[in-house]
Amino acid sequence: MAAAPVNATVRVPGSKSITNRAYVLAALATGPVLVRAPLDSRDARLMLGALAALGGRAEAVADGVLVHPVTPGDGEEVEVALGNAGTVARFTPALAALGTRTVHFDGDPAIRRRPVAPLLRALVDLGAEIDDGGRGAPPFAVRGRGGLRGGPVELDSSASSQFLSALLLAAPAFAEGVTVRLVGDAPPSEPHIAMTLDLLRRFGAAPERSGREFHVPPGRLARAEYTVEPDLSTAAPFVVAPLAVGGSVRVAGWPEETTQPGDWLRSLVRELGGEARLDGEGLTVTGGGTVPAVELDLHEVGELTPVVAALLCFAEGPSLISGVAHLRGHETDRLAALAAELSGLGAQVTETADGLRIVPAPLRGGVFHTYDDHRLVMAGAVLGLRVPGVRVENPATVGKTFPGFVTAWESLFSSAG
Ligand SMILES: O=C(O)C1=C[C@@H](OP(=O)(O)O)[C@@H](O)[C@H](O)C1
Ligand SMILES: C=C(OP(=O)(O)O)C(=O)O
Repeated sequence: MAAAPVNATVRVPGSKSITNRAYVLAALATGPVLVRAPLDSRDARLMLGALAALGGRAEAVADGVLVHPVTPGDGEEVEVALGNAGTVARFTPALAALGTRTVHFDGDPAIRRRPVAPLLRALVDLGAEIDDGGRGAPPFAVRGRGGLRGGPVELDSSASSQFLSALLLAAPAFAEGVTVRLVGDAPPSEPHIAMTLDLLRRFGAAPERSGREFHVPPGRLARAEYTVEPDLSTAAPFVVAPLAVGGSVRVAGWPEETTQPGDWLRSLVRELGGEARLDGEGLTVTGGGTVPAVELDLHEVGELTPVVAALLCFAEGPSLISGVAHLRGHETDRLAALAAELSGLGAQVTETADGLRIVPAPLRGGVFHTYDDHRLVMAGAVLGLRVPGVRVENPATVGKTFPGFVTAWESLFSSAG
């Protein structure tokens, strides 16, 4: 792809994190919920598949998906396919404990390597019966006993914020609700925790937070309909494109207010010398094609790291990304993968204890391997903005969150805006 300036308007699909939270809360609600403009992707379908196994039902309707509550089973054994979806692997075991089925969880080889043990331990402390063969990882089985006591529990959520979100999302259905006291290092991805609290409130729950302690009382959830925002993390490669090659990109439908971590991109654009204007049309980013060197702590917005790391290969000097040791437990070991792939095409990228040091150097074309990781596809695409001959391996793996990514990306180079 050429290093010509871009000029385009793009639409990105619904937020994975909001869609899968809305599906879980809808499945726990007292009546059907219409989830409007949801993401339709591998992770979202896996969530609907999990809810179906748990006795729920979802119908495609004109402007979204109508989700019916999960129902108790009659002691049968079912399987939940996790794929490599962290949200499904972390959010659905608590739901299984509420039912009366024995639910077997397993997925892609990669999900067996992702952390889940602290969550399973907390669920057992709250009254769940779980058989993980001592592995602390999938495959594991949850033997539903028709409900969960809940109550106080300690949780180390430092490897993934999703452990905490999982307990909070299901807590209204626990007999005593939940009081989670965090132990260990701070969880990453604070905006995703705020998103969990926000969605709980919108479905009628009354979560409270005091520092490292979270309380969700038991209660009924209900909501007629909920509209999902566009996914601002999926938007990341489009947002950074004008910084890399100049020009202007508008992301349609960017919300005025949001808990999504991708909203941080607006401040990144400004820090890197670009302009970011938010109005009723969306977010319009304008850049000049130069990228200053920066030091960034991405602990709160870790899922943006692959795209940001690729962008920083074009910087005018060495950059440092810190705060993201937990990315070693994402879809793949993202720190190792980014160091290997960005270095493989000429940059000098090395792992630090909690991030990446990126020393720009002349880049060349070649294969950018993607390790079955959607965000590595997006990182490879960003590199290809300025480097002729970058061939992104298995781009279809981006279907985890954005099946139409390649077409949307190509529109950057053909659209008149
Ligand atoms: O709750 C969520 O929807 C997510 C939380 C984050 O997970 P970690 O805290 O494990 O990084 C994020 O990276 C992931 O893409 C989605
Ligand atoms: C970490 C991610 O996904 P998951 O929901 O599988 O944890 C991600 O999308 O960057």
